[in-house]
Amino acid sequence: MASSTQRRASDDIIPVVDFSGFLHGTKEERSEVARQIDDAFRSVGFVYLKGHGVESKIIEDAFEVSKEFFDLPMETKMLAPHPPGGTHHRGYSAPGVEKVSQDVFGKGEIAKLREVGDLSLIPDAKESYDIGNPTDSTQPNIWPPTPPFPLPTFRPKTLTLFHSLQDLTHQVLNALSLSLSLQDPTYLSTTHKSSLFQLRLLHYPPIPISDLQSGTKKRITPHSDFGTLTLLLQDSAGGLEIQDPKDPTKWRPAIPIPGTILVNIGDLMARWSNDRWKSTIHRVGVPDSAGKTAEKEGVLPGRYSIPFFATADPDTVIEALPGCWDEEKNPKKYEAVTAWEYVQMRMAALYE
Ligand SMILES: O=C(O)CCC(=O)C(=O)O
Ligand SMILES: [Fe+2]
Repeated sequence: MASSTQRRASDDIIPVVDFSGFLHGTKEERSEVARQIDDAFRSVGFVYLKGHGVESKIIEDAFEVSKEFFDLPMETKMLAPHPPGGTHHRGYSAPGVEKVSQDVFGKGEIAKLREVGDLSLIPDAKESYDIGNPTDSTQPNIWPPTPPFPLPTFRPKTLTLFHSLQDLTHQVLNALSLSLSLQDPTYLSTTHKSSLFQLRLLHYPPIPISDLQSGTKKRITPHSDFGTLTLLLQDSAGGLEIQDPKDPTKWRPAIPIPGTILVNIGDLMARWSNDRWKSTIHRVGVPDSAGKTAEKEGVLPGRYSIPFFATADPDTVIEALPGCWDEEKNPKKYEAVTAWEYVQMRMAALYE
């Protein structure tokens, strides 16, 4: 495992894998990289990819326009509002608008919040802007009208990143197909052919550390991701942590490592792999480094991140993949569902 000078050995549970060997290597090198990624997803559910092939300029440009966007006055950002409800995930959501979306909260807690009438009472101290594939007619993008929207490069720059991360997602899916020796080495990529993915610009505004430490506010509450794979770009602020699958009482920092993209397994892929690959709980809070500095009593600077959520095409049948089960020792744990049915099940559980 490669390591960075900023990483502490004891916390160092997310492997770094050089993906260039998969993109450009020999057959043997491709297999070896696929094996390393499989290994990381089996043990931790997360992996840092370096040598991922996404141009750094494309990433820098996206962070730049993201910052320019969130710096705009609220009324300008509200030119592209995220529609209410949970079915059309596009456009701008102001801080505190997004509701708790996880069953990690006990039913009792959710019920209590319902009594007071509003799940959004658990504040998430973040604002976001969601972008989908321009070919996705079920959830059309919501762009602010130009004029008066003052950022002409916002759309091209974010869409360029969308397409680069889309390509990388398909390559990671190919690596996973290879790791399972699937008969069709493009099988997983083919089940994502519509690329109904979601690029999310996230901004966590500056916040008093005491608010996070007392729990009155959260940057992002503990959750697992919903879909198949998530790719994550983060700035240098830090604060992302993952629950240690070997010791759930421990949170391990997923620090920003320059030049890498963090990739993790979502719930749908965990189910599809019969839990061979882990969908690991993660959260964003106070970075480790802040506890040791003068910032402790003060205000945590803002943070920007860009997750990219992948999911399978709605008609895909999600049933234990070959290589992830056997009749005797490791039977199928879950009944077959389509990706569409799975989303409906998750939604129903949320609103039951
Ligand atoms: O902002 C981050 O680093 C993580 C975001 C995340 O986990 C999510 O949006 O699902
Ligand atoms: Fe997440």
